[in-house]
Amino acid sequence: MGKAISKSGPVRALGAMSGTSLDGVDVAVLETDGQAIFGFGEVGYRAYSSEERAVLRAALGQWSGDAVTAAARVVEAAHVELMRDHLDVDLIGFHGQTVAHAPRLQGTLQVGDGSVLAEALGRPVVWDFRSDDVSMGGEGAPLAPFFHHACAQYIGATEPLCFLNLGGVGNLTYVDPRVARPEDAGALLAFDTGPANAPINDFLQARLGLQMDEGGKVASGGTVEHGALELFLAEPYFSRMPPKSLDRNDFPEMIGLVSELSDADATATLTAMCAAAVAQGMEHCPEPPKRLLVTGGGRHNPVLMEMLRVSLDCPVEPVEAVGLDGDMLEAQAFAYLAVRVARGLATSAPRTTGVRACVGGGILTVPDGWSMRAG
Ligand SMILES: Nc1ncnc2c1ncn2[C@@H]1O[C@H](COP(=O)(O)OP(=O)(O)OP(=O)(O)O)[C@@H](O)[C@H]1O
Ligand SMILES: CC(=O)N[C@H]1[C@@H]2OC[C@@H](O2)[C@@H](O)[C@@H]1O[C@H](C)C(=O)O
Repeated sequence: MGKAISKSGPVRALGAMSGTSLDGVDVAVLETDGQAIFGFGEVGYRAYSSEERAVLRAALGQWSGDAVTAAARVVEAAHVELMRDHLDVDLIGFHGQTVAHAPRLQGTLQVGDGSVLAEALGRPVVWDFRSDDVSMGGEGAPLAPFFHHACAQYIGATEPLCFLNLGGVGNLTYVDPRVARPEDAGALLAFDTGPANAPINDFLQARLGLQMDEGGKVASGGTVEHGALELFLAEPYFSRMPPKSLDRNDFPEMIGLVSELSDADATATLTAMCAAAVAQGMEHCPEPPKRLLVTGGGRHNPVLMEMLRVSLDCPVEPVEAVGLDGDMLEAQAFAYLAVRVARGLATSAPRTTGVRACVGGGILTVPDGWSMRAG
């Protein structure tokens, strides 16, 4: 008899995220029934080599063709290599790598074929999480908010709070934990705040050959150029009502705004742009949140964290303050969402992506010998 995916009770899912900063693949195990979090399991990371990263970068902004195919093969191979060591699970949630995102125009594209993973790893795989949401009028992003709601319940929050992810792009989730289910009115509001680490990385790569502003060292020696900051904040995106989402390279003129500045001043200004976009976004919260919990690589940048603290009225802390793992929250989110998709539960709602009605987005590919257990 083949193996079966159960339809109720907690299962172990392995989530995987390859984020917009193109640094590598994160995987994390989560125990969940698709609603509550029952526990967190092992985590893993595999960096992309510089050759692999160049292949991914070459595909950015493209919807088809050889560059996209080559990127997909890199993504699949990296995931299979990493996931082979983490297979004590019932199900896999595979986000893939976003190479293009224009939900109102061509759609959204995450490369990497989940059926390749299902075949190679012998586990059911949920993938292509964003397309259904886009076809139902949504932004296709952000998708972590339903998981943020579960995290708020898990940590016992009783008042509204925000989660802020500072990856290549920034995204904010307002959670009211007093509303029991994430799909119910008032539970969530979510959107991308603006560019976060991607422009800092891209600028420092071009100017100094650095991959990032480690510890905020470059920015800490600089002064923010307020004229450039104001020009940036005049972008119509910031006054648009949420939900709304961004592609990694949606603000190409940002680097131009700082190109005449010194390395330190330019980095400080790009860092301030990220923080100011968050502060502007926070004004959309339906109620002032009690705290802002920061996840993603940007929480390791003390200059960015301090800029957020001075511009916001609530405490700003890394998610570690409540016992969560800020390097793995997105991978855990896709483990959580995979279980929801496999069980027919929604993964986005009108107030998280702008989708017309709650939708559970994703493809479930079941390898040979597996089936769904009824009930
Ligand atoms: N010690 C550090 N100091 C400063 N910045 C850091 C540090 N560690 C990570 N970062 C920044 O965080 C980035 C990685 O963040 P993260 O892994 O959350 O991004 P991602 O998941 O790829 O992006 P996204 O969430 O947009 O998909 C790095 O590229 C770097 O810019
Ligand atoms: C299209 C896409 O891949 N968007 C990512 C990106 O990275 C951060 C931000 O922009 C967020 O909207 C999203 O990722 C997270 C995991 C999300 O969907 O919640």
